[in-house]
Amino acid sequence: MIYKILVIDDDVSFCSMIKTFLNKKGFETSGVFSFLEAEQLIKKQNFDLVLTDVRLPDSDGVKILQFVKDINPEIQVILMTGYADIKTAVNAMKLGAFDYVSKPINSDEILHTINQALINKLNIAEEKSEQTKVSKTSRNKQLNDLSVVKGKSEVSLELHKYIDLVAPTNISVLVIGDSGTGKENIAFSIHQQSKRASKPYIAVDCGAIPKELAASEFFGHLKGSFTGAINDKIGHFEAANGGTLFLDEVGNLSYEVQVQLLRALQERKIKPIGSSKEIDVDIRVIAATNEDLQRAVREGEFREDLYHRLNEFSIKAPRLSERENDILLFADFFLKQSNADLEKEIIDFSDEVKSIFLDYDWPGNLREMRNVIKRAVLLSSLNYIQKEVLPEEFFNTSSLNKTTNILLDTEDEFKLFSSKNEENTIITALEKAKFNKTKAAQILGIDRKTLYNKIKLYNIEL
Ligand SMILES: Nc1ncnc2c1ncn2[C@@H]1O[C@H](COP(=O)(O)OP(=O)(O)OP(=O)(O)O)[C@@H](O)[C@H]1O
Repeated sequence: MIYKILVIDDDVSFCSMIKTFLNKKGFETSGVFSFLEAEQLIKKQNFDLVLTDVRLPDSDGVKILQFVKDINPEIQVILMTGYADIKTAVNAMKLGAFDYVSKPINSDEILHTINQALINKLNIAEEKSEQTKVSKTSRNKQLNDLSVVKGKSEVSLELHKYIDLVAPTNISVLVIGDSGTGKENIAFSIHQQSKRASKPYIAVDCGAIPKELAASEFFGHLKGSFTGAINDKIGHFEAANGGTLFLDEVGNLSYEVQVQLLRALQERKIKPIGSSKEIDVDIRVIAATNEDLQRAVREGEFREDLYHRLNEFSIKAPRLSERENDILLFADFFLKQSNADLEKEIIDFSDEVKSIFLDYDWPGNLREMRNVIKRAVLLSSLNYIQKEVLPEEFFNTSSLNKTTNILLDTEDEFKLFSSKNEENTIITALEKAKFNKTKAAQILGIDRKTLYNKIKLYNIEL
């Protein structure tokens, strides 16, 4: 679906610049320079969203808002405002504007706000009509399309370049990255941008499947084929037929299941347990891991042939700390998401909190940020998030402590560099992290490069 946006601004070159930018992002746009022109066009055409300057030569953004909402309350309105007009923009939000963005406009911010407004429109449409014409899958697809922050940092641009490149093909993709870096999101984006987008996307958490049930989960079974098989069951392969199968935490599959999976992928056929009939399956596989699969292959824990079958192309999900220029964009996204979830209206983060966010290491990546912000929104009684509602680990002076403390729930604390037994500490952390160096570095609260140097220094064998 192509969304239609009307841009209203009396600055002709600015108006045409915004239009060009939005056209490039896949929106259909019209542009006008006054209230009168806008009035005529809105009466004639259906727009999904109106992006208007607060000050117009013959009127203002609030009038536009009222006019738009009278015609169709579902149309979303975003105001563009200079510093002097923020008060008007805030008032407009009380009257039903979705949001406002400050001039000079930041392209990522405006895109993000537009996407959020369109999600809001979809939600309103769905609430209004039980028989909405948008099917569940295509709605989810649209929602996901809109609810992703792409980011502007170098690593993010590169990430999306790879996604765009590989998505239209049928190549198997292995997404590698630390926990919470957005691997599943990347997998779904690839599916969405592929020719299989209208077909099923089935996500399987390989770590959650017991070995004994794996064959039935992946390939299905017939009623009565084993004790407990009280009904016929369609397996994930059949459910994903024509579409994409996402294998999350693929490193957790047992060796036997790896063999079964490889066979199904090579032969493109499956046989449900208890059935004598083979079923042809056409699926694209995307797998994700936060483990060092190459090491697992070397140590004989993961089959090399399956590894190569899954890893026709690999994509690295960057850590949040590597995406410095995106940190505030993500924070803003999670703030809006939490506002919507918790029915709150927090406007922004205080400058102090923003700078704390920029300095923090984010060992739990996007998932940690989402949780921290949701908690902060819940606890906040003010319009701006203040540092008092952030968890303790944000205020430990050294980044070593920060990272260690946040892992305390699941990991033991390591007092690195404060004692003589540094080498042992590193070895224990590596063992705990199953020799995943990224994870070991996280446990230790140091970066990967430092860990590599220490490994070299102590001649630790891996
Ligand atoms: N580009 C993005 N824009 C907005 N939110 C995102 C983006 N990527 C991930 N998220 C959010 O961050 C959280 C973690 O993402 P996701 O589950 O994809 O990470 P993951 O790497 O698969 O995690 P794990 O390794 O634990 O399985 C989710 O709440 C997800 O919605």
